[in-house]
Amino acid sequence: MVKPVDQRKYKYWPENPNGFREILSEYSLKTHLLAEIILKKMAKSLGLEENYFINSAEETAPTFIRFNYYPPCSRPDLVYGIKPHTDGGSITILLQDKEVEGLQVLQDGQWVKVPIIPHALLVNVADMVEIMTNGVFKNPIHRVITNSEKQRISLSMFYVPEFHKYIEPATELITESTPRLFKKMKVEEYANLYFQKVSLGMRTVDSARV
Ligand SMILES: O=C(O)CCC(=O)C(=O)O
Ligand SMILES: [Fe+2]
Repeated sequence: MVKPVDQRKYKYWPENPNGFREILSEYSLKTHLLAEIILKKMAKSLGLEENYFINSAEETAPTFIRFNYYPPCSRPDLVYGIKPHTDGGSITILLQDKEVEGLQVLQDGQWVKVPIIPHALLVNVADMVEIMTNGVFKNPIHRVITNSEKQRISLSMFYVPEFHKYIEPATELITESTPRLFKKMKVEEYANLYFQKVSLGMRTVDSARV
């Protein structure tokens, strides 16, 4: 059984913590379904079988949801909200703060602000899709900067393949002109490597190259 939330610790939470939990599980379910719709379209756009990136219905792949809370920080010039990284799963669905910006994407060597579109969901390609598509879909490097006056909150849902599976570039995408870029790896092995590398500020996909 899930222990009820101690509201004294979370004075900013909605009055009804169960309602809050229900909203979160609904968000998790809906973004998971959305991720699957997008992943199916991505597979079809590459001429792959529709379910190429999808966990089978009988399997119970975990859905990873993370609340990111960035308190105001007096030295945004010195402190990141999240340092530059790529996401480790297949794709990420992100709900940004509807008022406070902070997310930036690295584009041609420049950090570009991601604009706020209230209530819009942002879809981010992550490492495992870059590997499975042999680099056709790229995982953007992104970071979050802090704000000296305002707090910021975001909610990330990471769609991740089952840990016991293996990922590798689809054979259909390996050709003479587009040779295999990544080796075959167990999802679990990749995930463990990801957490080691990301803490050192390194790109994990580089360790999966052939
Ligand atoms: O807070 C954000 O806007 C981005 C969060 C993020 O990059 C992540 O959770 O991996
Ligand atoms: Fe991220």
